[in-house]
Amino acid sequence: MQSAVNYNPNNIYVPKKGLPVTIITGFLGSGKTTLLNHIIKNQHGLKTAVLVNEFGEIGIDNELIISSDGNMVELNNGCICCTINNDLIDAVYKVLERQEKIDYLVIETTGLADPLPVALTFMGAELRDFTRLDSIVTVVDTANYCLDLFDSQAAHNQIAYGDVIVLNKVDLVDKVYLDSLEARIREMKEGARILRSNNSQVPLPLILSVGLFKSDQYFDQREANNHHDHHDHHDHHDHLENDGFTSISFESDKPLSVREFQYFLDNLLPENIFRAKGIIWFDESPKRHIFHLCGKRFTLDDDEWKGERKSQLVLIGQNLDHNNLKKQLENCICKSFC
Ligand SMILES: Nc1nc2c(ncn2[C@@H]2O[C@H](COP(=O)(O)OP(=O)(O)OP(=O)(O)O)[C@@H](O)[C@H]2O)c(=O)[nH]1
Repeated sequence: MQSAVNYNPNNIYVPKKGLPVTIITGFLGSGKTTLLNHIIKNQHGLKTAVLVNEFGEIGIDNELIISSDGNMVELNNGCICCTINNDLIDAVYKVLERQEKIDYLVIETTGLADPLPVALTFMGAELRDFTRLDSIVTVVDTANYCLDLFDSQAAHNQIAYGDVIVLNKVDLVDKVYLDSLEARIREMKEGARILRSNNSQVPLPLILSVGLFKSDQYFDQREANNHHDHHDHHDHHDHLENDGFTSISFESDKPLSVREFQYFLDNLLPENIFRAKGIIWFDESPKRHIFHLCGKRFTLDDDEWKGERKSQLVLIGQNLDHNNLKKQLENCICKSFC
């Protein structure tokens, strides 16, 4: 396997130091899970382990990530945005300890996480001898690029620390806008490899095993972070949660009514919900429906049920009225099942 080996002068292939790791970051709904699925489908001949961190109590990504032989999905619902979070270290150890050899590790952070502490975790004493951070890939939703709006260090860092920046959803924007966005991003992150994509379909050799992560640029940051940790445990300093982002999880083993749900979307959904995703069982349909909302746009796709039918929905936004929204979603449950 080419990617994880070094060529030495004695003509012997020796493993490079550690498991190669790529971090996928990017704002809510930008196309990270779509990219992860693209990787899982197309990393032929490699055993790729996947760690996913989600914002929200119920893990919808669990349902959305394809899982095929040789790939492993480890869900970690804790917060990996903090350096001191041991869940990430434990999850990586679990991957390293697997009997079956894993060739590559891909980590998807939440859309609200600052990727820097995640990257720094791989340079800490626990992991640096066993892993090798290959690249940070940032997915940008070009149709909903609103960094100015969020005015957040975490959203800024997602771009600033991206070794590869994927301008995704090019089908939804015109070329002139795309060119201006690319110029802006280039200013924020000089020298980044910038790719454009539809449905995160980027050539994998341009994002994986690229060796673009340069650890020496981060040593100062690590020092700063270590210093910070000693003084202030569990301060999610640049965390977007601080900007009022919260999530609401809704789950039911009963079907929803299409009409009620449509009414909820058309009339009740507040402007400050930025992202929603879910698996929905509608009384009127034998299909499993996958719901996504990113910014103002929503999609509802058909799929087949494999396990038990159920409805699961996560709403993410700023300053949400949790009780009211939960009540409104309860009202969408098909009346004959109540
Ligand atoms: N039109 C269009 N939709 C896309 C594209 N890429 C992804 N999507 C859709 O955007 C929605 C969100 O995609 P995800 O891959 O779930 O985004 P994410 O970044 O993982 O989302 P979070 O984990 O919630 O932050 C889904 O409905 C995707 O099908 C694209 O290039 N064009």
